[in-house]
Amino acid sequence: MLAESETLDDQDSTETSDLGVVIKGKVYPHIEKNPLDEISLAGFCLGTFVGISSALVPYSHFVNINLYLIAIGLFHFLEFYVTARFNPGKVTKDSFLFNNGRAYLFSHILAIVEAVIESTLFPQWKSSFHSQTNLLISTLGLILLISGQYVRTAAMVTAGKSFSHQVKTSQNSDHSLVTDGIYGKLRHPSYFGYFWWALGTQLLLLNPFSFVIFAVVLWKFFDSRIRYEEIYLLQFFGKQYSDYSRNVGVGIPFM
Ligand SMILES: C[S@@+](CC[C@H](N)C(=O)[O-])C[C@H]1O[C@@H](n2cnc3c(N)ncnc32)[C@H](O)[C@@H]1O
Repeated sequence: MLAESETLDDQDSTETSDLGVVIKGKVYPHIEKNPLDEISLAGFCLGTFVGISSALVPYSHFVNINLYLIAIGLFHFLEFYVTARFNPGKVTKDSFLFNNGRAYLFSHILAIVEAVIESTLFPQWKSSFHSQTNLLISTLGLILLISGQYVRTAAMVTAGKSFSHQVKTSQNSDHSLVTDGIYGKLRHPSYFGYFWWALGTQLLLLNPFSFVIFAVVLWKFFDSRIRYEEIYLLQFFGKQYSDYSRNVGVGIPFM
């Protein structure tokens, strides 16, 4: 048990704000925005999902679907984990990005339905080993998926406290312009990473229809999101941001 003086010391140095809970100078997540029962259940469900998808690999007719499901599980895990680790003041149960909008849910259901239908109707055609072209496409998909995830995670780590899953329309005191690391090579690396990750999943699944839908929907989404986000970044950082945006590209075609 703590001595009375230690308890009082702790209370004296505890501060709660929108930027997390600060105890003795260290930032901790808001407990009320991170109910431990929900967080532990979400972690358990994600682990089970990835575990079952991996365990079923030897029994799968189309292993690429298992890899795709594992990639989705890892993506949602990393969204929460990296936020909790590098931006603890802003982590909430929503950081898992399970509620990522209807378009997100619909597009992944579409991808699974297409993959299942095509692999049932054309089991030989829907295989990485059917032809050199299939092998090339699915390998390219896997490379894009892994590199996309890497770039997105690197962006979240590099931006740290300046990263937020929602676009900020007013500037927090801990929000500074990030131009180093991966932000020195790409202007919106987390969007770049997600864009190529998602297209990679459809190449991996050898899904021609969903690939086109993903490309069009994601391109439109990120184009309008970047335009919107940059209105506020210009307000927050002025000339510093306009100089940065002139020199560093987005890395998504025609943006
Ligand atoms: C979901 S994060 C995405 C960040 C960035 N667009 C990317 O793709 O890596 C959105 C928040 O990041 C902030 N942001 C975007 N670029 C930034 C930068 N270079 N430095 C600091 N904050 C940035 C925006 O103000 C917004 O609130």
